[in-house]
Amino acid sequence: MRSWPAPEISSLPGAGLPLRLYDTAAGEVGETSPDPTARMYVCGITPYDATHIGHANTYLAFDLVNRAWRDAGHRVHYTQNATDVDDPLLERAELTGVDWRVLAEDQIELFRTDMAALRVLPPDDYIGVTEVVAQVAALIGRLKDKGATYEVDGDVYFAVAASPKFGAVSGYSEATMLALFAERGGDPGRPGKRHPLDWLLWRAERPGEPSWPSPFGPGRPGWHVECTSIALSCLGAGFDVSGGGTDLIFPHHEMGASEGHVATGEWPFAKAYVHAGMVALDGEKMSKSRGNLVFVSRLRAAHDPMAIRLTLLAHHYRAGWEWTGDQLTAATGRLDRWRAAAALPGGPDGAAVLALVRERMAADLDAPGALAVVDDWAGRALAGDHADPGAPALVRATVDALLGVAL
Ligand SMILES: Nc1ncnc2c1ncn2[C@@H]1O[C@H](COS(=O)(=O)NC(=O)[C@@H](N)CS)[C@@H](O)[C@H]1O
Ligand SMILES: [Zn+2]
Repeated sequence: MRSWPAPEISSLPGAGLPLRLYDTAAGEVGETSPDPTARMYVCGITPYDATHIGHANTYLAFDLVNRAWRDAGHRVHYTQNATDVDDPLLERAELTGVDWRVLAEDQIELFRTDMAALRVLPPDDYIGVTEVVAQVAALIGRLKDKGATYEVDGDVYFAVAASPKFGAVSGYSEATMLALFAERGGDPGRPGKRHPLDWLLWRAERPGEPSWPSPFGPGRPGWHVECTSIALSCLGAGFDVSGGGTDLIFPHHEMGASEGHVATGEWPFAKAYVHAGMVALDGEKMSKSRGNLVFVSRLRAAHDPMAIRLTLLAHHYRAGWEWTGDQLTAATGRLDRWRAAAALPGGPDGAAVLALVRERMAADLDAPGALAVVDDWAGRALAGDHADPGAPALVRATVDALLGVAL
């Protein structure tokens, strides 16, 4: 699938510091040490109810990773999927009387438009599951050849007992796993399974459901294996970052890592598992199932997308937080102040701003800290400190390249 147009990235003098990120599997911040081309897989949307602020918060986090790696001198190979066939999508299509393919296409186009407006750098590979079903089936075949699968009434399951590393990503207890698995699309109680945590790799065709041919009969892929297959085919095992919101830690990223490990024999599947915090509204996680959604496209009708971006940047990417309209008002004020300061004939030392913003972003993406650095510079510039005539241009370039905000 087509991704979206890439925004320009201002060039900056010098280079950024090695990026440090919190790795869920390690339970601590560690230094990413990518090759000259860093490799990142970020789970894409299930295309309905796009693009809500929760989605945007997560994709912005990995946009900051992308920008920090580029500033540190790396190229970035960025892969993202779209789960354009899956139970919740089919249910929504049924509910709204829209053909599921049309719903997916419309929502993916809205997502592209929102991402471009927020100046999120596009992935190099933007792949819909329906484009790669045969490839996914081939991966399931590899898992079958390794003896890691079995069938229940025609559906193909991954046997959790076949994965020596299961649990290494989340570190959750079995009780937590069982609860989250049931909540997030799993079927722990299905009769005929060997273990409650065994998960679906291939769902045999049901009447009225889309299906594709496969060596195990007509049907469609399970959720986790689609991402494993696309990450392996585009990036290869041992890629640098597997990204998503914290609700993907388990079962999605845990089970995907087990599939990748058993299929390739290599560990880790991803060197770091990086997760963005949940955005809430009225005390509840913003989610499709709850319907408490604030949409980027609606906000864009009345607000500068850069103010929306700054609202998100004001929170640390790992912090869960609550969306309130006054935050957007505050961000609009910040954007106006930054733009006024960047339009002045000079300001306080610009090189210091670049160095401090680089240091903040390399420290597990401390965007709030970076915003404070620019706030301080803008405040002093607007108060009449115009010592460095080159500062406004350098600050503008810094804010663009590292924070993605166009002044
Ligand atoms: N309220 C929220 N706050 C932060 N991130 C969220 C929120 N809701 C969803 N996300 C993140 O947005 C991304 C897309 O979510 S999604 O549309 O439900 N799609 C999926 O999770 C799958 N298609 C991944 S393969 C995921 O990384 C998810 O963790
Ligand atoms: Zn995924």
